[in-house]
Amino acid sequence: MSDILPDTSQGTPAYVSDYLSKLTALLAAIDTTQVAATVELLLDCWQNNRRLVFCGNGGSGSTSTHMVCDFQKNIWLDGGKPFEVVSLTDSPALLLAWGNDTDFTNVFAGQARTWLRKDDVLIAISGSGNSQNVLEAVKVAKEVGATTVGLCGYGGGKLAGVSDIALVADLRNMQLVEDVHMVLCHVLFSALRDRIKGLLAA
Ligand SMILES: O=C(CO)[C@@H](O)[C@H](O)[C@H](O)[C@H](O)COP(=O)(O)O
Repeated sequence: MSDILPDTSQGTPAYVSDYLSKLTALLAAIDTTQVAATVELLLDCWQNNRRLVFCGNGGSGSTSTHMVCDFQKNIWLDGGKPFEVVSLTDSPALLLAWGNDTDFTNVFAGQARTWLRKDDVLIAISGSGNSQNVLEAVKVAKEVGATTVGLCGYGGGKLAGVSDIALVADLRNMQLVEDVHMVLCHVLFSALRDRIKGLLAA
């Protein structure tokens, strides 16, 4: 055996199996009817030239940025018409200016007022479900008549209560909640992609 590779002869460490079994249980508990409803919403959004907007803090901010790559680029590469997908996390200058000139709770809401229109979709991601800047973005979405999907954890928090559709990873563990949200985003993207491919092939 190599000197640098770890000795795995003792089998899977308990911390690995414990983490993975919690992740599996969280995923199994997701309300799949709400996932399916979100896929239909996203298909309608793309078909009717609406915008899809993401926001979130920290790890959820990275998920938001990641999803712009998946939804915007891949649907175009598959031959679909452009899907206007943006993340409110992607301009550090704008985030800093909104925070500095007004208040940090406005960093997403300020931008949401620019991007969101009636019948657009906002996917708001918050592990705690209680980040005020995310909740303010949802408030703007409601004002303009956009539909909101909340990806929440920790019992859902306030975000679950104010979102049109709430997908909740119900555990007080930020890493596991963020993992579930990433999987859910990939499920949503993969399902949408398949639906669009089917339409393009018909
Ligand atoms: O724990 C992590 C990353 O795993 C942090 O980066 C986490 O995302 C940040 O604390 C966020 O500010 C949490 O905000 P939220 O998801 O509860 O809205």
